[in-house]
Amino acid sequence: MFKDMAIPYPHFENNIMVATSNSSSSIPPVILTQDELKKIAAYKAVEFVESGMVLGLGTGSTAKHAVDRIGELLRLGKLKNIVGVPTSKKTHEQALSLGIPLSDLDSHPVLDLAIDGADEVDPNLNLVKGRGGSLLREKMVEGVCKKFVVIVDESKLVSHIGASGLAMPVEIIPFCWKFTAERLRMLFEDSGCVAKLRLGSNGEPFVTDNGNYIVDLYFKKDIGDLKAASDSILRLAGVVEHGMFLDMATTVIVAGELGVEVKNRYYWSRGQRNL
Ligand SMILES: O=C(CO)[C@H](O)[C@H](O)COP(=O)(O)O
Repeated sequence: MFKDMAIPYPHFENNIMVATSNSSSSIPPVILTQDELKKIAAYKAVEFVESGMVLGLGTGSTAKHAVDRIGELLRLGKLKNIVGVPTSKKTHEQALSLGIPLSDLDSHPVLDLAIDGADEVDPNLNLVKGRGGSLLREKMVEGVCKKFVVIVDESKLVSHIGASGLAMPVEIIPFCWKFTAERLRMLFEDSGCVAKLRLGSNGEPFVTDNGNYIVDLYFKKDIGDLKAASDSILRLAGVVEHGMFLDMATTVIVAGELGVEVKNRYYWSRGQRNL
C-alpha cells in the first residue's frame, strides 16, 4: 500500500477515522471524518493535473474537493491554461465561481484527464456511479478522457458491484417510467432486484440535468456478468444509460485506514483505450 499520510495507526469507528499515536510518539489522537478522507483523495488526484490540460470535472462531494483544489491552484498561478469540462450543472456552477475556464465535448472531444468520485469500486476497478444523479454526463465525459482518476474513501470499496446494498442507478426517459422500471426489475429477478423511482426532497420524481428520471436498482444477490448486465439494460428502449462504469477507471485513489492507496489499471499501457 502507498502510504501518504503522517498519521500513525488509524482505524475506523462509526465511519470516522481515528488515528492514535503509538507508545513511542507524543502525537495526540487525530480523528478524520469521511469528508476529510474524501478531501485527501481529491487533493492526491489533483497532483496528476498539469498546466495546459483539458480536464473532466466530476460531480459529488468528493469531486467538489478536487474542483475546489484546481480552482485554488489556478488562482495561485501554480496551474495555468486549464480547461474544464463539467459533468453536471452543479459542477458547472462551482467551476464558474472558481474562475476555471470551461468548455464542452463539442469543442474538446478528447480530454487529458478526468477526476470524479464513485459510489462503489470493485476489485477490478469497475464502478457504480450516479447516486448524485449525474451518471449520463459523467459517462460521456469520462469515457473520452485519456486518464480517469477515481477518488473515494475506503467505505466505497466492495467485493462485487451491488454489494453495498445501495442503489445502482439507471437513467430513463419519463415516458411510461413504470413500464421501464418493471422491465429493469425483471431483467434481474434472479438477483432479487427491487426497482425504485428516485424521488427528490419534494416527493416528486428526481429530474436529471437532461430532463430524465432515475430508477434505482437494489440487488439481493450478485448480478454476475457485468458486461452482460450492462448490455441487457442498454437494450431496453426507454433506458438512457446506467451507472455501471466498466473498464473505465485508469486509477483509483482510496483514502482510508492506513493512508492513501493508488490503484492503477494496467491495460492502459497496452493502448486499449484508443483515444
Ligand atoms: O456519481 C456521482 C454523481 O452522479 C458521484 O461521483 C458519486 O455519487 C459519489 O458521490 P460522493 O463523492 O458525494 O460520495
